Amino acid sequence: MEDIRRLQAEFTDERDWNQFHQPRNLLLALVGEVGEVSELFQWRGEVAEGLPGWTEREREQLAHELSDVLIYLLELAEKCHVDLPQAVLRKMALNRLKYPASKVHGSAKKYTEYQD
Ligand SMILES: Nc1ccn([C@H]2C[C@H](O)[C@@H](COP(=O)(O)OP(=O)(O)OP(=O)(O)O)O2)c(=O)n1
Repeated sequence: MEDIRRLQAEFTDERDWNQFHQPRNLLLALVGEVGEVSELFQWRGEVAEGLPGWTEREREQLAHELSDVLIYLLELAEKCHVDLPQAVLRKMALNRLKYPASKVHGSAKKYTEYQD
């Protein structure tokens, strides 16, 4: 994650693009790229793991769009002064507490639907 963040910082510095990369713009760019990922899935119905039937070109396009999402996400976090690698670990620990395996095994219900 840190390597990707650093490479994108170099990319924007080299082009004097930090002037355009404020948090709101990065968020809009991120959402736009999520839209491009969605476009690849739209009208296909359910898609199984591994994307059976997808061409190599479609798979490569998906890899590109997912990469764009990650690049903008990491830069957005940086410009918001969020240490994303650390934050993700903290959040995953919280998720484990919120969804104990013994309690939720095999169920996709949201935590608010579980009564003690
Ligand atoms: N102002 C910009 C423009 C681009 N990029 C970088 C980050 C993304 O990884 C990628 C996005 O490029 P495009 O906006 O050209 O989007 P796509 O690559 O998805 O092209 P297209 O929209 O034609 O599919 O380039 C960036 O950091 N800042």
